[in-house]
Amino acid sequence: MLKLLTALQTRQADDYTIVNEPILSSELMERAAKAFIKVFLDRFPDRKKHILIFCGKGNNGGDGLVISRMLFDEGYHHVHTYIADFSEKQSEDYLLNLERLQQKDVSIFYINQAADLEFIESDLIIDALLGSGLNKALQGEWEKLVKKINKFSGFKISVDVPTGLPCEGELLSEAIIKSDLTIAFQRPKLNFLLPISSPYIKEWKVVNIGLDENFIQSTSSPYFWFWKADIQKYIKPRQAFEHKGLLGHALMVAGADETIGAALLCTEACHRSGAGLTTALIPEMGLRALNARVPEAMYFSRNNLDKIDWLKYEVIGIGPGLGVSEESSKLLNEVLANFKKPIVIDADAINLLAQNHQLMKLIPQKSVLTPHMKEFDRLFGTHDSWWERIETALKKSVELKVYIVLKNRYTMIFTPEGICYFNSSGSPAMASGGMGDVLTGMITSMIAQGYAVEKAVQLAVFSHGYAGEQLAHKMYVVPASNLIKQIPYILRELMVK
Ligand SMILES: NC(=O)C1=CN([C@@H]2O[C@H](COP(=O)(O)OP(=O)(O)OC[C@H]3O[C@@H](n4cnc5c(N)ncnc54)[C@H](O)[C@@H]3O)[C@@H](O)[C@H]2O)[C@@H](O)CC1
Ligand SMILES: [K+]
Repeated sequence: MLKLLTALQTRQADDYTIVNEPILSSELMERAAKAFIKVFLDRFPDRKKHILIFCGKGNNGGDGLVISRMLFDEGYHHVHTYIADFSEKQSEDYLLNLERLQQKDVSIFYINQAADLEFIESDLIIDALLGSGLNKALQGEWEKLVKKINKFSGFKISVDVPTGLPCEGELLSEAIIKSDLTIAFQRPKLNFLLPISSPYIKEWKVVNIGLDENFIQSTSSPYFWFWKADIQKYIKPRQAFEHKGLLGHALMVAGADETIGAALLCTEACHRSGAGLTTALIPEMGLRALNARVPEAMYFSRNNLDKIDWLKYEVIGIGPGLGVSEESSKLLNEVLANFKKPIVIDADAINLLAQNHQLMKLIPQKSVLTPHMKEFDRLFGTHDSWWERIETALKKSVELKVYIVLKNRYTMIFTPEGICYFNSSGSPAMASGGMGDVLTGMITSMIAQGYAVEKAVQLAVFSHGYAGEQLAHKMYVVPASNLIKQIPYILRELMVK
């Protein structure tokens, strides 16, 4: 798990590394620029490219000047370096690297006001104006310059963070460089992971600049990033003599007459993710479809609810396609009144909770709520921004002692311990109906199989996104049904590699 940091914490990690490695700050800058250049050379090997580099006079600008020098040394000789000369303030490492650059045969121009800058054709534009030192909205000449650069046609690459984008927290204004590629140092910035950054970040990449990882681990942050290697540490191979009775029995409570499809998707996903047994409590009219689509699943009739043995099940998944009718509401009430192990609560079950907040008290500890943004707001009230939503989710997951899976491009998992994990896998090609139903089935299945709830949620969320990512290499859009078919293969791949 990678701990994610705020801008202030990153600066502290910089300072700590400088003192304790020890390394001169100018050498750390050299190392950062080298890491940037490595990615650059890989992506843009053509030495004939025309490149503009825009630098500020702080350390982000210092990086830009080192990059300019390194590009020259690498044989890029169509590089023009521009310095935004809007204030007297300048950092020591900026100054040092300006002197070093002046010794090369590189053209350096000063911009005193944005209006002086004429439109220049170029292939690539490197943005090293401002980085993590941003402390207010861009105004005056800064704002004009950024808006002007955004109109330039070259491919824009931001150093560390697009100029004007705060590393975390709300946007300060819309005067932000719209970068095509951002190469960030050591960690992705928290805002890269939220939709607010989408007009400014098309693609990002992180490069290691050797900040002290032990120091980073010791800083206190609720935010983590998890990826393949983290999941692979705890995905369990099937054991000799293991049988379906040992791999959990999941009950899926889903579907209404018009939305039987959702019930089939979550039931099939649960089965294909490895639950020993899966029973579907769905409307009777869906029985034939269930038998045709998932013959391995069992059926329990809603008419026999009074005879159900709740103790038979390790976990219940409830909500996909359930509707918000009187009958659905009764079902949710029954489940909450009788089932004391974790429940995975999705879609209409969340909408029903939003209509009757009293029911929240009955949710068993370590249950999982899987809202998308709109369901989240229905349940916890409207929010004006993602940062407000994150604050609520951190609070509510602790208060209710549940996991909240807030679905997004980088799905967030909030835990009862007050942690927020960002999932790294996924693809925009997955944005289609039924994907959430599949995820609910997968989470339910992992809990049924005996994974601790936190691991079950991480495993399901990651492999769901990973399967989508793999299919997106071959498919324009990834339909939920195709993803379901992929699950056992993906789990196997994660297990062995
Ligand atoms: N030793 C370090 O701290 C390292 C820093 N690095 C680079 O340094 C950057 C951070 O550098 P700095 O802290 O010098 O800050 P920046 O270079 O981001 O900004 C420079 C200065 O601009 C001013 N400023 C902030 N917001 C402004 C606004 N809206 N309008 C006008 N002026 C504004 C502030 O006084 C700020 O210190 C990182 O993003 C990274 O690129 C890297 O070289 C790695 C090592
Ligand atoms: K920048």
